[in-house]
Amino acid sequence: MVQRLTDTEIDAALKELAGWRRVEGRSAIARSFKFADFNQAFGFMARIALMAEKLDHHPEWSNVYNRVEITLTTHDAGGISARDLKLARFIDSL
Ligand SMILES: C[C@H](O)[C@H](O)[C@H]1CNC2=NC(N)=NC(=O)C2=N1
Repeated sequence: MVQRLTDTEIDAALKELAGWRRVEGRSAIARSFKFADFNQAFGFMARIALMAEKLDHHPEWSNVYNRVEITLTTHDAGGISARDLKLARFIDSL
């Protein structure tokens, strides 16, 4: 069973995950992305989708044209876990 991280651990991790923020009122992190067009945005999502399947860890997300909103949390842990940080780091590497 994956462990949820403590507030201190999350705050420390967010210092190196620039652009990610904690979601008000729930234990999750989120980041907004904006691309040149839909093609760029959807290509980005496709790459994340392949990694999400590999990790068995899936984002909550939405897309409107060139914008992608991503929220990460670990349902199995009832909060933010190391899996969310791993996926966030992968997303930032794209
Ligand atoms: C049954 C399945 O392995 C689980 O539901 C996985 C799938 N993807 C998941 N994704 C996320 N973000 N959190 C989870 O707890 C989670 N659990």
